[in-house]
Amino acid sequence: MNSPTFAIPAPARQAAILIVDDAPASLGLLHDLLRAQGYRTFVATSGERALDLAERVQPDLILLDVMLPGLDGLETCRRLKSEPATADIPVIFVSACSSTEDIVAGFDCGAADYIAKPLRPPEVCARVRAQLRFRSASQVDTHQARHLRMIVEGMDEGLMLLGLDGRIQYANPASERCLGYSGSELTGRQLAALLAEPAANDYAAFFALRANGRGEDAIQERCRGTREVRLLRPDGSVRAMDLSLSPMASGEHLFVALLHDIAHHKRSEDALQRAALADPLTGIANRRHLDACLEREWQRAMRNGQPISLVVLDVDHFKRYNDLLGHAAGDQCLQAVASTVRSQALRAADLAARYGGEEFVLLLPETPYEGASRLADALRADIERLRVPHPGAEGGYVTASVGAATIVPTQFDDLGSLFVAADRAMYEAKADGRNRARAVRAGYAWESVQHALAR
Ligand SMILES: Nc1nc2c(ncn2[C@@H]2O[C@H](COP(=O)(O)OP(=O)(O)OP(=O)(O)O)[C@@H](O)[C@H]2O)c(=O)[nH]1
Repeated sequence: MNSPTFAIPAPARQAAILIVDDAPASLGLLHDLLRAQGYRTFVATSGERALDLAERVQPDLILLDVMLPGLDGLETCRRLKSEPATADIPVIFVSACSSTEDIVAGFDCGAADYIAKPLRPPEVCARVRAQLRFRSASQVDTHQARHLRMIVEGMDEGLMLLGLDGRIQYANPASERCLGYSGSELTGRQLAALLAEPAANDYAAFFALRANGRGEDAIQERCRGTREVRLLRPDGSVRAMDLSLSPMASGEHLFVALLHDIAHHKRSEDALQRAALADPLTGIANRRHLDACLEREWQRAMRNGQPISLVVLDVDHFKRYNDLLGHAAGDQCLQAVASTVRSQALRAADLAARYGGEEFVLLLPETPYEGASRLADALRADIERLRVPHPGAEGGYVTASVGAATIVPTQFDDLGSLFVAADRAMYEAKADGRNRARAVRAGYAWESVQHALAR
């Protein structure tokens, strides 16, 4: 990418030059010479007057005689350089004192050039032009630097400069906000010390290798470019951000680290993830979510030898309900049933899900047969208690049939058998007249015991 260029407005005026000399002859000569070149000129015959004029008219260049009454040229130059308002104005000494010591003394007090008298007009003009060119170039640099500083300080992205050892040398205000530290607290800190694992380890290893002039492909791979990291803030909070690390192009042995806030991406990603796992009509878990949790809990129950229960609920005569009251009323009814099912998912690991049309499931890890059986009946009673009018039902209200199955899974069981058992229990409840709850035990362990008892 090309480096940005900044348009500097061309000066609307010719360069202004302040001539400081107490000798009328050389003052007149310089004045006429520079006027003839098209410059605007100001004159002062003492150091004090020169300081005053320089501050007020801000000339682009000062031609300063060394030998002046009162404040001499060297002291005048020192004072000009010590005042912020005049420090950047280039000074050329013009003097008959042209020994090496004089010239060195002139440069040592801040002069940009030294012209020896007697004056040679073409040389004076060439030196004046050269200084004005330098000044204009340095003004462009200053202007660009100011622009860049404004951009870097106003950025929403955090920008930091790091040494080869991974220590922060500069942090812009956005990085201070991201990291929760002030700029001075950040300077000198290791970037890795501000990150949570596993990134902290990777970046520490990356910079340790860089400092030794080595690089390892795997670590380089993980640390160069953009990577999601978690920042450790001083208040103990953790903030996810994208971190981009790249070496400074100009071979200055610096790295540029950019911090990009991904909180809003994270929020929408989380929302998308939640949406993908939720049933859109009722807001409870969908079948996909239930299947994933069931698989996980099944494995856990098998490892720990714990029971796991599944409760299946099916709304009675729901087709009739829809036919008599319409699909929209049917949807509302399902929402009411869903929140009742959810209200029975009391423990953190319990999960209420809509499994299909008017079928709901409760997953109950670490729940034995007795608990599942009690809960199945409580759920049935809760639905009845909703007293949702159902013109096609015997009792006049919506009811549900509930089946529960409990298993202590072993390697001889498969997850589907738990579902089949709960479904069968639910259909038995339907067959027994609906608005019933049935609970069963299932699985190899239970069947083995039954078998042994029967013998
Ligand atoms: N309103 C509405 N109805 C649905 C939805 N999903 C499934 N259904 C309806 O639920 C009804 C289920 O009916 P069936 O499976 O025949 O069973 P039922 O009428 O409940 O009878 P039993 O289960 O034997 O008591 C069908 O009419 C489906 O159209 C839904 O999201 N909204």
